[in-house]
Amino acid sequence: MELGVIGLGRMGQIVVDRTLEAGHDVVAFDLEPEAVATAADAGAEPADSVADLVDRLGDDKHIWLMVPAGGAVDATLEELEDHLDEDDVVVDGGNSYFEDSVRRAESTPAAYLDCGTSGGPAGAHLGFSLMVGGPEWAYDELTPVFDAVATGPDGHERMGPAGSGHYVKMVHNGVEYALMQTYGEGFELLHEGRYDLDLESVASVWNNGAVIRSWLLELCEEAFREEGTDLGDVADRIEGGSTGTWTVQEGLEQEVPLPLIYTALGERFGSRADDGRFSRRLANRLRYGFGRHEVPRRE
Ligand SMILES: NC(=O)C1=CN([C@@H]2O[C@H](COP(=O)(O)OP(=O)(O)OC[C@H]3O[C@@H](n4cnc5c(N)ncnc54)[C@H](O)[C@@H]3O)[C@@H](O)[C@H]2O)C=CC1
Ligand SMILES: O=C(CO)[C@H](O)[C@H](O)COP(=O)(O)O
Repeated sequence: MELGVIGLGRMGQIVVDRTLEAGHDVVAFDLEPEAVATAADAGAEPADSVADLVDRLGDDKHIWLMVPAGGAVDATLEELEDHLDEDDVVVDGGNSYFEDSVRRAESTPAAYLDCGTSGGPAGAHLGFSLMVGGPEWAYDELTPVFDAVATGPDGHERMGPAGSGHYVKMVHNGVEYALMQTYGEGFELLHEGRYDLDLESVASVWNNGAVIRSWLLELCEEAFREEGTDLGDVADRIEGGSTGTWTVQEGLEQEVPLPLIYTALGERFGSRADDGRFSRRLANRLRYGFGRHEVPRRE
């Protein structure tokens, strides 16, 4: 199969690498020439514009967008519009708002798959978990690519119609916020509490058979190992927040109470006003662990 990939940052380059490794062909474009050169080094055919990428793809084009959510997706779709027809398939693998995906599915001439992607750059070697919304025939057609980018055939699933993939990913991120918050609170109590504990050891022993073992807890262990049990100079400031905000808004709209996710979101906003909370400093460092997001450091 031949795949066009637009957006070759932390996540897009992994889509390129895994698709190539599975024996498919890739044509790659990014606004940054250096990113295109990296993809070309990995074996992709480089393109110097969206139009050039489309020209290099054959009939029945398959194109994966991995650009930042929002304006970049609309701008790319606008450039693609005149080159697409109903036999083509566009996948948006970014963290787009699900209602934007419904709108885009209606206005894009090609079949449109909204694909929630979880696993982050740190999970590249395992493959991602992919939550896909959109027409069934397009999902079936792209299955060889999903098999390659995901952990394998079990790592992707069609959730339902347009928007459902990004809807499920939005809720996933809300859960992610709450889990980070609760690990943060537990470790904050251990850090401030009665015993002089080595938190890397605590995380390690919990990761070996405990009820609360998880990948996020492994990333806690990594954070304590790399930053020290007091998290060194990791700042009390958590960036991000859009996907959690959408989750809370949807909870309000559906009248489904989400007190933990709301609190975790509130902690993020609160972290930007003052300095000193241990739980927020851990969440800050964990976002590097799974997403390779920049870690704001204390002065
Ligand atoms: N980093 C993470 O842990 C995860 C990120 N995502 C989502 O995946 C998407 C990409 O994220 P990252 O790779 O982390 O971002 P990134 O910032 O590392 O890469 C984005 C790339 O897109 C390129 N780009 C921007 N606008 C473009 C345009 N109009 N045309 C072509 N290229 C363009 C940039 O030059 C950059 O190379 C985002 O929607 C993000 O929310 C999803 C799951 C996990
Ligand atoms: O989707 C992700 C992980 O699953 C990305 O890392 C995302 O950036 C996390 O959300 P936020 O930026 O709001 O922390």
